[in-house]
Amino acid sequence: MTLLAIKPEQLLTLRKRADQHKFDHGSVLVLSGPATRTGAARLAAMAALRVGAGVVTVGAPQDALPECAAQLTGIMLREVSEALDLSLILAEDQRINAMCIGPGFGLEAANGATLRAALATQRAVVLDADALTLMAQDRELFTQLHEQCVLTPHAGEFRRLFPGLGEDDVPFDLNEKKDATMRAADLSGSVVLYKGALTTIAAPGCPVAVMDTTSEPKAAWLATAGAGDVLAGLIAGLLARGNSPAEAAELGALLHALAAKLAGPGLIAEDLPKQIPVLYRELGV
Ligand SMILES: NC(=O)C1=CN([C@@H]2O[C@H](COP(=O)(O)OP(=O)(O)OC[C@H]3O[C@@H](n4cnc5c(N)ncnc54)[C@H](O)[C@@H]3O)[C@@H](O)[C@H]2O)[C@@H](O)CC1
Ligand SMILES: Nc1ncnc2c1ncn2[C@@H]1O[C@H](COP(=O)(O)OP(=O)(O)O)[C@@H](O)[C@H]1O
Repeated sequence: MTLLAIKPEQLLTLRKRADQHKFDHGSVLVLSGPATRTGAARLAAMAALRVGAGVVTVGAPQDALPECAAQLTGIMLREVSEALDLSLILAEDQRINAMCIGPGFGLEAANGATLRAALATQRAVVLDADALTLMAQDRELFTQLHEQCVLTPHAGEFRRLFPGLGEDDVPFDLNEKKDATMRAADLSGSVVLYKGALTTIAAPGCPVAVMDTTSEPKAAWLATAGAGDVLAGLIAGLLARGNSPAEAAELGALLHALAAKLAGPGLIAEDLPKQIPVLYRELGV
């Protein structure tokens, strides 16, 4: 496994000091989809909490609140049924400094409006899964992206969001993927993390970072439903903790791959957040 150029000092920033309280570690809001589709958001929220965000809240539509309440304990819950609910929460709680939108979110027009409201605040946000598909369907929404956004497409989402840049077929070599990622970052004005066994990360105008897990068979167990939702949550948690979008994406990709390596064969998405404490001990955090 080739690691990204993460400096040891960056890992030390993950420590929590005795003079800090929970809000010093940031507050994440993860938006969920409707009842029966809350799992992806809950996975992301758990990852954000495990990576060390001080407070994590799931915002869910009214019909999904009982399901979320039955599953969440350390994670808080608010109703977000429409764009106005989100705007009110974000206006009232300035401590929310990172969001995660997309996992299991939904593709209705109302979801697009909620996404637009989130982008309008210019706060840090990880955009994954359905948020990427919504932007592929509505190019005006795409134009609302800004430098505090981190986009985390898999190959299918990348192709839809950046037509002409993504891989049409395998083989797609690393240089092509790096070039496509760089161009996607420039086009969107955001950090782009293009997922896969070779994950490439670019910020506008910056060199591309590569997370190569092709020589680590255990990382291939990341090919499981929900692994990407966990990555989105890790990055949101790292944003909340004060990392820049590019740092959060790189650090998130590293912790995600190392957690997969620790969990090993048999890994399912739920296992990944549980590996974070083990990993932090190993890394001396
Ligand atoms: N536990 C859960 O509740 C889970 C919910 N999920 C949610 O399910 C919804 C659909 O997400 P999906 O990603 O399954 O579907 P998508 O709607 O993104 O479609 C996947 C399509 O993209 C193509 N594709 C090409 N390259 C791909 C790649 N590298 N990985 C995956 N697909 C690729 C596939 O052929 C497929 O047709 C999202 O809201 C997502 O967040 C998934 O994240 C899985 C786990
Ligand atoms: N063969 C593989 N080797 C290493 N990592 C992989 C492999 N397949 C998938 N991954 C990683 O697993 C995650 C899958 O995310 P994604 O495709 O969004 O799935 P989901 O939507 O089910 O969460 C990504 O971080 C991706 O880089």
